[in-house]
Amino acid sequence: MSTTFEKTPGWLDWYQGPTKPSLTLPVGAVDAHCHVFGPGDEFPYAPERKYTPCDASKDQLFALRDHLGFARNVIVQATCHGKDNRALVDALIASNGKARGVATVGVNITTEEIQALHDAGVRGVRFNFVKRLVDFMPKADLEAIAAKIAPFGWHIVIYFEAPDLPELWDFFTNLPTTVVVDHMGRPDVSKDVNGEEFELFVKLMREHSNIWSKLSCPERLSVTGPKALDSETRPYTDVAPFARRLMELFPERVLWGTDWPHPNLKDHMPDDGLLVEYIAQIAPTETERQQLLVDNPMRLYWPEEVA
Ligand SMILES: O=C(O)c1cc(C(=O)O)oc(=O)c1
Repeated sequence: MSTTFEKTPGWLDWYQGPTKPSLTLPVGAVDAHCHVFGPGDEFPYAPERKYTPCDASKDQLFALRDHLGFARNVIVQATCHGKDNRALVDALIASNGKARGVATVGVNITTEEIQALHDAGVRGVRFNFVKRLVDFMPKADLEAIAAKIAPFGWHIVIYFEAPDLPELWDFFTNLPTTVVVDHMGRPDVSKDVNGEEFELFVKLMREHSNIWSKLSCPERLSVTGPKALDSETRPYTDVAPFARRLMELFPERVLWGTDWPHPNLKDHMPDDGLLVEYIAQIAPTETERQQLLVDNPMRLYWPEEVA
């Protein structure tokens, strides 16, 4: 563990010894949203970070991948590393082609630097609009970044909270690439799945065929639980209808990821094995799981392998 950095008070470390899921994942399944943290001694956390995590190394991520039955990872740059993508790039290279990445970059990034990230396996950039995680970049800078990465065939991952969607709508819908929304745009799941708030998100996807969504993070969104702990077989039943609705409406534009090592959870740390069981609630058929876990992420991250 890092000696240089002290974790944010109240930090919850990732779950040790996750159960082996009883749900068998399709061959070639991709965990399309996970992170590495440091280790801080090797890859220091960014000075501008809003939290200091526990370490969560690439080897620990790869061990989890194998244990849960995934074949590949998409590693998303965590905000605690800012625009310093070294830990991400190190993990991508060490994965031997089994991981691709989403980076965070600044407006001054050069074509050569984008090419170097591409060669390491990066296929997208992340734009973050969650105030507790980042200081916002000006929209003009984000548009300039979008224009620079688009020729590489990259996509843009956006992270925001549902109340902010109306104000961000025009910006999102004018982006020139495929756009992937993190965690279903963070709906308030105590509201109606067919109500005004989530309807706006459904409209965003319905009207814009370049917009995809990750059906991830029930553990962040759940209000009622039950939690993925203590042998629970149907965790996060309040979140499932939201993910289920997107799976049914947009089967070719949804992704799923563990979100390991689950930054900033305050309430509980899920057993990742039980989190995998949750997939059966949102994608009950084998055909759906094939789309969610294999066909869709492969088309986005490993297109050269898709016939
Ligand atoms: O909700 C969060 O706290 C969170 C944070 C990060 C990050 O710090 O990158 O990534 C996520 O996917 C979710």
